[in-house]
Amino acid sequence: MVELIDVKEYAQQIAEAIATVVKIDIEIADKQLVRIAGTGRYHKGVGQSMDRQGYVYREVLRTGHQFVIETPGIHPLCGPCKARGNCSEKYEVVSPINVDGKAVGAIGMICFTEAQANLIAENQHSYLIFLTKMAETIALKLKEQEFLAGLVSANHYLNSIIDCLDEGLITADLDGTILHFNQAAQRLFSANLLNPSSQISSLFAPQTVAEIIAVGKGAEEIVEREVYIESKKNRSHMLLRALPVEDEDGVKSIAVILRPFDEISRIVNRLNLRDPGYSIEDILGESKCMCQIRERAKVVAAGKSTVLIRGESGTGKEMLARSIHNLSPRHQGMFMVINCTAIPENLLESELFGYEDGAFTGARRGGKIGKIELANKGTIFLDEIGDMPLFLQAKILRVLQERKIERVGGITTIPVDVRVIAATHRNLEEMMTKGEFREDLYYRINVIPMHIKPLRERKEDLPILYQHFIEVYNQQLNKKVRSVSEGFQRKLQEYSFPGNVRELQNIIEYAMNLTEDSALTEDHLPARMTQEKLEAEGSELFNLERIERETILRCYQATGGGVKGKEKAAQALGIGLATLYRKLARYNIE
Ligand SMILES: Nc1ncnc2c1ncn2[C@@H]1O[C@H](COP(=O)(O)OP(=O)(O)OP(=O)(O)O)[C@@H](O)[C@H]1O
Repeated sequence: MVELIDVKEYAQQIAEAIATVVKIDIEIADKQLVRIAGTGRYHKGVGQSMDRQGYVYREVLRTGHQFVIETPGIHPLCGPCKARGNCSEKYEVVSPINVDGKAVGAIGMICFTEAQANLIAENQHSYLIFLTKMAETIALKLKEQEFLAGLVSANHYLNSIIDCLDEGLITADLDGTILHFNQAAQRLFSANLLNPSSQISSLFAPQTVAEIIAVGKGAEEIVEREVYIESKKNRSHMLLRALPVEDEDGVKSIAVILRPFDEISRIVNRLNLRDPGYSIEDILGESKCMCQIRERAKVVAAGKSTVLIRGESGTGKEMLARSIHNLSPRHQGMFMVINCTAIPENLLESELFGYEDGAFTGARRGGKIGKIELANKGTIFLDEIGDMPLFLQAKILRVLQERKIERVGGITTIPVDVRVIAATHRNLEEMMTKGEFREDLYYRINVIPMHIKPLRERKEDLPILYQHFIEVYNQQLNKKVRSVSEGFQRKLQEYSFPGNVRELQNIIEYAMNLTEDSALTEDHLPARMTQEKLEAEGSELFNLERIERETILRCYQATGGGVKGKEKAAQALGIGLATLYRKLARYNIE
């Protein structure tokens, strides 16, 4: 709140102006009865308290109304005054200085001669109006001061907010002269480059500057442009955005926003909805294999070496890779999944390595950052690495060996700090012998091998897994399943789970959708699980016969036929000659 004392110079000027014109002394006091301004014999007392003599002022401040005192020193108001009966003042007119209906001070005309007193008395009305107007002028000044103080404080507040931002913010006029910048921007550049009258051309490369200036002239805003900012201390990798700033008369300046590249990667990672934030403890299973995997994951997470996870589809390879990343010191960085099968071969290279402006027809303006670069300081998960084309295998090998990448169409190498976790269900050793997988890459990625067994080879994990999925779907489907029947358990134990844990999860989801009570039974299982057994039984029976027929046929052909050949065959097969004849007849072998 602005006080009268804050405009004391102005109040003194007003007092002197009035006194010069009307030839009567003026005295102005604030609401604490401190003399703020004064002329003539009161000039000396400016700044002093009027507490012991300003009884008329006190009254005006109390009531908020004008007061005219024709008999100073005698009037009842002057009762407590030390000059009572002996007052040198002859006549006094005092007006309140009202701001928003409240008296914040008072201004008075004080006559010390009879002539002055008579003059005011005769023209009292005019003098009162004049004094009121002067009081209003001072009140207006106070309001203006208050408004300015509000602006200054709002400006200060906005600046503090802008300074809180991690993003560097620079504004420039349409010619590129810098108008304003925040502390984050200040930290990025050397002080001699960034100051209130410098040019943006001293901060960025000529092409970037031209594009920024164009934004002010109606060109499209720059959404994301990578820039490197060199200062004496370091080199910062930033993403630049430039947009026009409009006021009511149109675009008057340009705002340039600079965000740390690493920070963006981290945010993308945090917001990546696909990231379920797995921890090692989420990998369920009591089998020896799963216990060992959890223990091993905890140890390998701390390092930087490449991990190769083998296992059939749906065994939890990606889950394991995410858990290793989340447990590792690089968990703040990105976990970037690249499914080498899912991305078309011709796009895989640019997806992985990014490309420069104009690298190929249809390439996006400004180029594109590749996934490996985005995963800087994080982990890259190369899923189905066995499906990676040979020419890219060579490039990935270079990343692993040199920790550098080159964008498509680029000429410079960019250092990257990524940990690679690869996964495959394919037989890489066999692929190597056929020349489909590079031997050198194989040894580079197979530094820490981890193998997740198929679910059919660790059936002891079934109960904990299905209990877990029942809980998940109780929540998701709002069910209250508490138990599973013996038949249900038996069928799960008998089933071979070609789709592994993913398939188990689907089976439980299916059953949970079917059930209406608190237990799951074999009736809730998908048909394929009951059929599989029958088919398996049928084919087993058939297989035995088929195998027997084929074995006898091969042996019979090998021994040359005829009586002698049949004797040799019976001997080799470990059966009697008669039995052989019977079987030859049964299997219709001539
Ligand atoms: N041990 C486990 N504990 C809990 N859930 C698991 C486990 N293993 C796998 N899952 C679940 O099974 C599903 C498949 O897992 P994930 O995608 O990691 O398998 P994958 O081996 O990478 O499969 P693909 O090779 O087909 O990509 C996921 O929903 C995962 O949560």
